[in-house]
Amino acid sequence: ASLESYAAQATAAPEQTDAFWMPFTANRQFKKTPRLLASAEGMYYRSTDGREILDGTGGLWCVNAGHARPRIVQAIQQQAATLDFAPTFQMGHPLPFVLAERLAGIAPAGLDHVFFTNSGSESVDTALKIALAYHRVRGEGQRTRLIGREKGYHGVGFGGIAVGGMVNNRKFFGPMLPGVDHLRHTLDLQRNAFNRGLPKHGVELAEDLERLVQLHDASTIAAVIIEPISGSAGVVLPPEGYLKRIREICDKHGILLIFDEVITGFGRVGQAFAAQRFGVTPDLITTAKGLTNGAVPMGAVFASGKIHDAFMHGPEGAIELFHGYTYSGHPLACAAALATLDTYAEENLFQKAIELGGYWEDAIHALKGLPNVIDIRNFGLIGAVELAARPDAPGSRGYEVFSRAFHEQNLMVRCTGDVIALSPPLILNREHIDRIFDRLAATIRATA
Ligand SMILES: Cc1ncc(COP(=O)(O)O)c(CNc2cccc(C(=O)O)c2)c1O
Repeated sequence: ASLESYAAQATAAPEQTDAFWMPFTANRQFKKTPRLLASAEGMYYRSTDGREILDGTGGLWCVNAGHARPRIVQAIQQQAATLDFAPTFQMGHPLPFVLAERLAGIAPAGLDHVFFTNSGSESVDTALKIALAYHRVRGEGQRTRLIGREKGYHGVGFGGIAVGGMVNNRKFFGPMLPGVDHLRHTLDLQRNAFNRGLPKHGVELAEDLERLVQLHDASTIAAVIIEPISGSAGVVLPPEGYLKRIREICDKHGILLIFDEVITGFGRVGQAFAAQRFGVTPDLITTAKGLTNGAVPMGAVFASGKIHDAFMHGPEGAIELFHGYTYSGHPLACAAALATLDTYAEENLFQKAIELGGYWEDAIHALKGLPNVIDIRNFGLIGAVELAARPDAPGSRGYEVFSRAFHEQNLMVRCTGDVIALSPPLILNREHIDRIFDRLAATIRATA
């Protein structure tokens, strides 16, 4: 029989099974008002009920080049038919070597080595393990403490939730990793509400790191992990000077700095990485999402020569790092990533957040004064509109705007609590920006 697409084989209302346990979803509520996407192209999804949905979130912060780009599609198709899978444990195939070189070429200076994973969570766990092992191979194995931040999101691995700071991602899962501390977050609606771009207030919060050093002694601290801009907690921006100060304190005490750029990487803030936009170079960068335009799962950890070379000693026959995944450097993911990087380069998409950042800023801040809007935050092509929580049901207003936007305004946004977050594909133009915010404003007005 002709290979009818599996999607075409789906029964009506496929979501009505309990077989698929949906991630980070209110499964029962979803089944009552399902939201199913059938196809996608460019800036738009098409829902299974035939509506054209404007994608205000790049899927989940990952489709930076827009949907179904031919070069990426063809790369995946050809690769699947040529070399579907090959191991990279004591075996290899050319693509991860080619891709790692390409990635080193766009990374901040010195971050020349790439370890491949399959997701942001795996990239975070990989970076944390590399940091711990780095100190051990250098004879400072007593540096075992990891430091994260309140409101930090570093995926859902045990390492990521231990350094993370989102209570619901932690409280269900027991004691997690020992020896983890947290800096205060930098969200400040009192002093920075409706601020355009980076907040003016809060640089002093970086001194929390110095306090933790005084408490634990630098000799026990391995690394600090920070999202230059955190998306998942509702878009928390770094106050001016904050990242630079964190870097200074890390340097002073020999603590490794990890930037978690799963969201900010690959053009989201107007450069390949936020590290370059903010002029602060970490020792490790974790990435995923935009690396393959979301088309095939892949993550990558960028490591400095100092870190990589610290492992490359001892007998040549010894495995230097006992870590890795079956799919590290997977052929399809590599092909998708190479085609994605070509697309970013050919269309100069990393510049877009610079070119359109001002227009985007004016457009999102025009929502000030709408009912229940208590803050608006933006940087690059990231945006957040914070809504006042309903006293009896925090998060319900945000969910209602998210749901109504999809069902009534044909607009896809993200909601995290009562924050509406936006991170559109970088191929958008001014007309798309107008459409996003016209539809969002109408939704907010229609939501009590
Ligand atoms: C900074 C950061 N680190 C790690 C992860 C985990 O990546 P994986 O999911 O690929 O394991 C993320 C992912 N961030 C993420 C994922 C899904 C939804 C949202 C949202 O804010 O709505 C954010 C992230 O934003």
